[in-house]
Amino acid sequence: SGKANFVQLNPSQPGDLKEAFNLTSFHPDIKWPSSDAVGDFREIHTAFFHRCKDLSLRVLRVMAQSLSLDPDIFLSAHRFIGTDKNSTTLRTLYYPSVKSETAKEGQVRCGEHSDYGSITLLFQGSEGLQVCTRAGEFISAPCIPGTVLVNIADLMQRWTSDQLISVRHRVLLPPVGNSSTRQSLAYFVQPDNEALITCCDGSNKYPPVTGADYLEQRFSETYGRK
Ligand SMILES: O=C(O)CCC(=O)C(=O)O
Ligand SMILES: [Fe+2]
Repeated sequence: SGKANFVQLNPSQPGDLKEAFNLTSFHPDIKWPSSDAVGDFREIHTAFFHRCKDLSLRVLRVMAQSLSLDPDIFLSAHRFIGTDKNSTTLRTLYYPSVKSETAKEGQVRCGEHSDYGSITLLFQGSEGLQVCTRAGEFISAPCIPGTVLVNIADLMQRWTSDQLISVRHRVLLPPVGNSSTRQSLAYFVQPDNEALITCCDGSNKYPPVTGADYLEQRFSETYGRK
């Protein structure tokens, strides 16, 4: 369903300074913004969701090939993107301009976290994203016009028995006196709800888990709800 909300990705910190519209599959009850307010929002959003789906499937195939695995190993667990059997989500993000005097201690635009699913496609309109290196240092991810940033997410790390490592990332506030806003689009690719994710090297380093159970576990840790 679609919902607008204010959430924080690092619950130990004050709320993130952001607005988001989340679109997870296509139910009749999605609360779309009225078309008077934002013209073709629904049509554009829906078309973009499907283009992201196509791109994700291409990326997942190449990733399997790069690990010398069956090219369909990840694809076969992403058959239902865009239906209620899959929780892949398109998040449209707007980070308003910040008055540093009113920001709380420790407040950021997007708290440090890693994404939960298999991969995330990130489209960004400006600089601001920072990613954590293996050495534990945050560095700025460049914003290159016309490109898509692909993040490895936690379930992919688990699936590949830590061969691929999910990336911790965050968005800090702009420097004092800088009133810029930020827009980004994140497409969180999730395996199908019923897909059983088992370490693809047969090691059983992590016990098998379904896409839905894993996501539920992570949501309850982050937002304290089921
Ligand atoms: O706005 C961004 O670039 C990052 C958003 C993000 O990481 C998230 O919502 O999970
Ligand atoms: Fe993220």
